[in-house]
Amino acid sequence: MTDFAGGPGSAASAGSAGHPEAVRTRGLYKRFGQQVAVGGVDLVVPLGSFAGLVGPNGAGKTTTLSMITGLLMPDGGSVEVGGIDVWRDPVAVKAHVGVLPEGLRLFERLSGRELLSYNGQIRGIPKEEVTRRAEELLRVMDLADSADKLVVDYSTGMRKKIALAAALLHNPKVLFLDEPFEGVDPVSANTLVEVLRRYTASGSTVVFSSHVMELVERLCDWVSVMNHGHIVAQGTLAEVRGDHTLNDALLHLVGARGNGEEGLSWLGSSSA
Ligand SMILES: Nc1ncnc2c1ncn2[C@@H]1O[C@H](COP(=O)(O)OP(=O)(O)OP(=O)(O)O)[C@@H](O)[C@H]1O
Repeated sequence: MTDFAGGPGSAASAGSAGHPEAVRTRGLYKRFGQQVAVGGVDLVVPLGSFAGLVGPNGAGKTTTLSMITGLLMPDGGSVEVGGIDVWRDPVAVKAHVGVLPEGLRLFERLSGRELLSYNGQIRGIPKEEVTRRAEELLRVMDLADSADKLVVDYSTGMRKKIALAAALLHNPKVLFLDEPFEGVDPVSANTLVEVLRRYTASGSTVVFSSHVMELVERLCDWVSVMNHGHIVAQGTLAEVRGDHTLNDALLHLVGARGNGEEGLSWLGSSSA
């Protein structure tokens, strides 16, 4: 039995703060040549949280999420999602997780509707149920009018929405989203937020990476901050930001670099 079985409030696997956990990594490590991208990360996400993974460019967020979701093999450490070891039992884990990866490689020559249908079928969901869920998702995501358009012709925001619909179709218990709001207009972002809020309200867990601190602050009840391949702060939103805004707390935690004050004297000057 996985930790998901007990739902929110299950005492199946009490974390360090007394929460059952949706995600736990221990000493997660990845190196690309000489570059240590993730240097021993202990990430914890309590069950039922809306969790944000934040940090500057190159901090290791995408690499961490890729190892947690079974897309990139770690060089060391372990990952559990719902109490299942991702790299020992990848098939079991994949039934419980939905992923919106960075880069969004989709089946471009399928229509939105076909993409959802195909996703449902490879997940082994009965055809009528796939159709029912797909039509509902298309409607909620404001994609019903574009359902028969090829994905290659979708805009950035439409691609994010159809990818989120595909990630939700099998009703996963944990959803991982890498920069879900990047390039998404405010109207589409609002749709995504509403869907995700509804999803977590039912006890499911969302983990997403973002550079938009206002959004993380508005949505998340749990935050993990990465810098240089390490977790530098982790806890409830209130614990991580203290008396500051999350943006100020992040700048403090990662050390504001202030590179802009010197140099570039030529920029904007009238001399050639
Ligand atoms: N396939 C790869 N080959 C070589 N280096 C890589 C590879 N993927 C990531 N890296 C390096 O690992 C480090 C962490 O990258 P990662 O993409 O995980 O950071 P990130 O926090 O997601 O950054 P961003 O916010 O810019 O998306 C960076 O220094 C990056 O250059």
